Amino acid sequence: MAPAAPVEAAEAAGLEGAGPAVLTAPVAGGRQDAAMDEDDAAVLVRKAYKEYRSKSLFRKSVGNMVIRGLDMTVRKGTIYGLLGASGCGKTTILKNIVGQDQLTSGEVRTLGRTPGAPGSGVPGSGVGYMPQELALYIGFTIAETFRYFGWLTGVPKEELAQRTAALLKFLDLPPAHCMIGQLSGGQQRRVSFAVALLHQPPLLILDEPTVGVDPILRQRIWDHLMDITADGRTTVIITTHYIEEARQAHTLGLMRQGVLLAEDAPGRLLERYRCANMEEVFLKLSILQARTCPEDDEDAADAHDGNQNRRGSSFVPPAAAPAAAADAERPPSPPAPAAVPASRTPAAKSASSPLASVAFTSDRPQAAWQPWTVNKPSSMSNMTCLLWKHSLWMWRNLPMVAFLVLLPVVQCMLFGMTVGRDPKGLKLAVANDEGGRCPDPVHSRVDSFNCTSPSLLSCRYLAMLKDLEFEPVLYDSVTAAKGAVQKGKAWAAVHFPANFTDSIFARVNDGQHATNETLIGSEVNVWLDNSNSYMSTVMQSDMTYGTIDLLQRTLGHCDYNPAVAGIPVRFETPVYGIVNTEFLDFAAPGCALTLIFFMSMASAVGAILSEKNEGLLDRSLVVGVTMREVMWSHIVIQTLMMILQTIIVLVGFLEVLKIHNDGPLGYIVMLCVLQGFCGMCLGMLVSSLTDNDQEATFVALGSFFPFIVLSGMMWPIEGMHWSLRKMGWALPLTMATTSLRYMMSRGWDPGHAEVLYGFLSTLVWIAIFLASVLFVLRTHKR
Ligand SMILES: Nc1ncnc2c1ncn2[C@@H]1O[C@H](COP(=O)(O)OP(=O)(O)OP(=O)(O)O)[C@@H](O)[C@H]1O
Repeated sequence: MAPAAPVEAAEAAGLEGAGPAVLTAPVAGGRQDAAMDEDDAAVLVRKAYKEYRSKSLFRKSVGNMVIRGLDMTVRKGTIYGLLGASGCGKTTILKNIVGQDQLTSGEVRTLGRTPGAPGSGVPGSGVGYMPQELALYIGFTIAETFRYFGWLTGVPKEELAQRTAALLKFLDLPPAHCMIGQLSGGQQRRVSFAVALLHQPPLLILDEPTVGVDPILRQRIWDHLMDITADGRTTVIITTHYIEEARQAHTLGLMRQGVLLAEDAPGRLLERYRCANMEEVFLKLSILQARTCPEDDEDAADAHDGNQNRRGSSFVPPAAAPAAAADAERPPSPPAPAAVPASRTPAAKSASSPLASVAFTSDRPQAAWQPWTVNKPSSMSNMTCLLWKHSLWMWRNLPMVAFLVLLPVVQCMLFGMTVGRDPKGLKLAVANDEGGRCPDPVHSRVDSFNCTSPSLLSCRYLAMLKDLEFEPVLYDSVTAAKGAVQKGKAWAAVHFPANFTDSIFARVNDGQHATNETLIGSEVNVWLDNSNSYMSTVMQSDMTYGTIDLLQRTLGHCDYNPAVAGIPVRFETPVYGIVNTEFLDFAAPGCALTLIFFMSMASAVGAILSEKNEGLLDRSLVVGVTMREVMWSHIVIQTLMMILQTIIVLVGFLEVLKIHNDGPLGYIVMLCVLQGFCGMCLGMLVSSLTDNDQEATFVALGSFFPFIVLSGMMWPIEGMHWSLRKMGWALPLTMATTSLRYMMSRGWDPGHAEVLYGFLSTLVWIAIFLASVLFVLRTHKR
């Protein structure tokens, strides 16, 4: 069946009062005011479509068409009320008008130019935007908030105090030294409104400014809006859920499901649709839209067919109807000024435009539009302002900043006290068949050894184990000692044969003639609990080298050649490093760089995301700050912070933990700072690709462990599976870790290729991250 003609549809819907005006009103795709000169429009939207598509790393990209072919015309020097139920796309279209977002297709012209075009003043001082959310930093005072936005919009310093005082009085706000966070919700929204007014922009965009505002103050706000539009200085676009207060606007745009149902003066809308109030007008238009495009929605038809009481449920009824009352009391409007050309009057349009019945008009007078000049502060001024804001933010969050600065101290201490030290106090179950319990170990030392009547070597061995910080516990038999290991009471069972001391001397004296019995009798038997490889390695190493040392000292004491007890390998003075090098020396360079890299990354992500989440970032962008300025200002502050953290980490490692270092300190500091910068750039990239802390945490967690294990910090990269080795070298931390290790342990400088590569790879990664950030900022607009 062919779709019903609009007139039939209207009649079928019971729209007796709709008349021919409704019949010609487009219900989708809005209308074009063809006759209107573009110069008369402060804002023009044509054939606008907007589809939201998630660009988050972690969300499936599902399209949501929010604006569907919307046309909108806002005449200069007027108040334009944009009305519509929650979710119909009002905020979305406003964001496109202020240049905060970009349409999927269609055109927006704000103050005669495309938002964002050079010299357009939008985003910038051409527009005052009050978003729906607070978008102010709650840790600032009202005065600091005004100073911040006044600075960015070029309000002269000498005028700022005067304007601040006037706005506080006008909006009934508490004193300027009050913190935003300590104000009530309504007061906070009024501060937000004041911020939009502060620089007296030619275009004011207010997203529900009167929510939670006292009726009297609400009327004062409307009066003020009428004042500033009356002299033609300012154009206002306002959204509100209080449908009746919107009658005070010159023009109303009734929006539903991403399109404008009608756009006209409130009085004319009421007259045309023969309705008593705007809610009825809206309902009629909604029903018509639902009938004409039933696939779009059935809500309106349901509302009409069913319960009439549900009418306009998305709007708040006019509580005390202050607006209507005020309207009635207001003196009659003065005649329209001559500045509105006759050709653009409603009557003229009726004759010329096929859309005449809904053509742009106003039943309020408009004054001549005042030209304005773009007042754009320099980039340097913006940067200074942002740096001032970041510093103030840090000052207000001093405990958190102190935590970030002191965190490296704690981490260094933790690292030094937990990693790389040999385990102490390991219990050994000892069965000594040589002589039962030994005397006090002090008397069993080698220097008190009597070679003519040797005391028991096994007792000296036990004393040696105590010196190595083992805890020998004597058991009556080998079986009992092994049983202790099986029960987890000891890490090893140690057995000394009955004639251990004699057998040792016989083994040395008999040399090649020593019997098997002598050889076996001179051996200490050890049964290890090998369930912990590191413990086993420590025990094997300590007992082997401890035995050699004990025997060499014993034999030397008794005029034997101590070398007889040695093994035929001599480790000379090391070419690089120290004799008793520890795991700590190996792990420290990688650990220091990892700390610096990830702390810088975390600080950058935290700073940018907190600004993003508070909405302050978007608001700063609307008043003309560029994302590059924001990024660079963060880079400056974060770099200072990172240098401080780097110094703390290096002092902790080199001076407190006394990690061995033979390297050139200047290059070491330079590499650490570059790594911190690299981490910061990665943090910027992560915060520009993610929307919230949760996503950023996933990225940080996801990258942390692979970076650590693949960078060779924990284990030599040469020991990795071959397939991962190449990938490991390609990561930002790997070459830098090797480079720092060579500098510290070998004393090399960047004249050695292995050290130079660490610097070069870090610089390459910085360039990659920065380029990616700039690319994302350019292309990743929502
Ligand atoms: N960044 C975004 N990504 C995806 N969808 C979005 C985004 N912003 C808004 N939307 C969706 O677009 C639709 C219109 O949202 P919008 O905020 O423009 O509505 P609105 O008319 O201003 O509503 P309200 O009066 O409640 O503020 C909603 O369905 C919303 O979920």
